[in-house]
Amino acid sequence: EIPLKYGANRLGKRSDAAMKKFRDNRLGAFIHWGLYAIPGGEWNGKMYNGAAEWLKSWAKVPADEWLRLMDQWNPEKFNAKVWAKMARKMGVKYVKITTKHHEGFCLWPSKYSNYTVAQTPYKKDILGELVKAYNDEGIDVHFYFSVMDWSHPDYRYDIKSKDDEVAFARFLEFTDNQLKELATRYPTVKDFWFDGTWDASIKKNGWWTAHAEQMLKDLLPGVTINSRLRADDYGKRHFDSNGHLMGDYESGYERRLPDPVKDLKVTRWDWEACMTLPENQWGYHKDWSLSYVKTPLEVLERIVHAVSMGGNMVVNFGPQADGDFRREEKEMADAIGKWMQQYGECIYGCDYAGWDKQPWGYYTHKGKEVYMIVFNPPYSKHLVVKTPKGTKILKATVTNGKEVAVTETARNEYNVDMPAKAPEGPFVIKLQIEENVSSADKYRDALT
Ligand SMILES: C[C@@H]1N[C@@H](C(=O)NCc2ccccc2)[C@H](O)[C@@H]1O
Repeated sequence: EIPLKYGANRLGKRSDAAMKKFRDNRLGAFIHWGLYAIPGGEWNGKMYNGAAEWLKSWAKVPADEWLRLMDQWNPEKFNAKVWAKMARKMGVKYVKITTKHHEGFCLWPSKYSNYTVAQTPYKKDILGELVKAYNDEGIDVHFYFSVMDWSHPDYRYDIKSKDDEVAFARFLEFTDNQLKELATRYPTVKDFWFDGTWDASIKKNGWWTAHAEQMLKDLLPGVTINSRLRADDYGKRHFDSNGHLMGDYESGYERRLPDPVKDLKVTRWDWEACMTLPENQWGYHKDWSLSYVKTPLEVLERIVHAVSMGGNMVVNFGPQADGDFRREEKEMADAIGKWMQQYGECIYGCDYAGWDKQPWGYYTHKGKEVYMIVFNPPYSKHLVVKTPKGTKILKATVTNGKEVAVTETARNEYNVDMPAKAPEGPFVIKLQIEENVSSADKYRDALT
């Protein structure tokens, strides 16, 4: 292995209680809320179809002009308690909030910046209100933090001169100050999800990324940090030059998921995916007709797919400038919540089952049970299940407790019957299993 000063601090998954809670939570929500919600993808009468939170970039708006949007920041419909109730009804166990996105506007009254809620007509500490409201509903709060900051004169995309070096050193100190401020003002925060860390300037300062992780862990024992923050001695990101995951969980699955057959390597580490409802809108965009918007069923399948491969899924919401949510997002939260209410036991605290993927859907695993989440019921009315060597299925029950027949069809192969009255949408069959069963079987492999 290559000796590294700023590579992975640990091999393998974290096994402490805080990481177990992160993992067992499984389903989270993202909140992308900032000045970008005001223009909602439109600038000077022109609609841009790129990500709305990047509008400053698409429309080439100078920072001082963009930040004047602060004069209009006054979300009169904002009610943190209403947001927290919506999250609880959706069945999310944690919410990741954009404390500061690339634009540099802070949802908390940072004393290190003039671009914060304190300098807007709203004045109050939005982040503080949200942390309290979510925590009061038993929901963990995670902080999204963009290192890249378009409002700060010392930010650099690359380090090409001594001047760049001096300016960027000031910028990293500013960033440290904001991170310490967030960790001390909001000590119930459970995770920092770093973004905007892909530029050469960060890759050339791998030391700082290791320092930032350690600084937060010293301030908040148990806090989790995403892999996207980290760059090693050679600028390698997420995984160091020896191929070891840095940070506590892999965070590269943004608007994409690992293949359930070809990418089983991801089950070796913790990971968290995040997704948008349109093809690529995190912040509020006024025109969602510009790209395909996923249905609740398509969102649900992504949630189950992630958990079936030992990952978390974070579903994004981009609140309106007035502090209310658009109809599509309220309906999504409601639909997912209804399903989680009935079938959440196959998600919360569940992990990769290690069984061969079948066309009818996904497996998750918890304790002595394996869950079958059926998305594609077969014409045969039998769900084919292949168990690992030495594993037998003892019983199969649908969520309402009714048993369905299980017929052994070959060595480690079974037909699990579809319930007589197949539920309307995706449903769950719970399998009671027995492992490490050694029995001479009656099957004989063909001679070919
Ligand atoms: C979680 C997402 N990551 C941020 C991001 O910059 N992603 C890369 C990207 C680059 C260009 C256009 C859209 C997205 C997006 O703005 C979201 O915050």
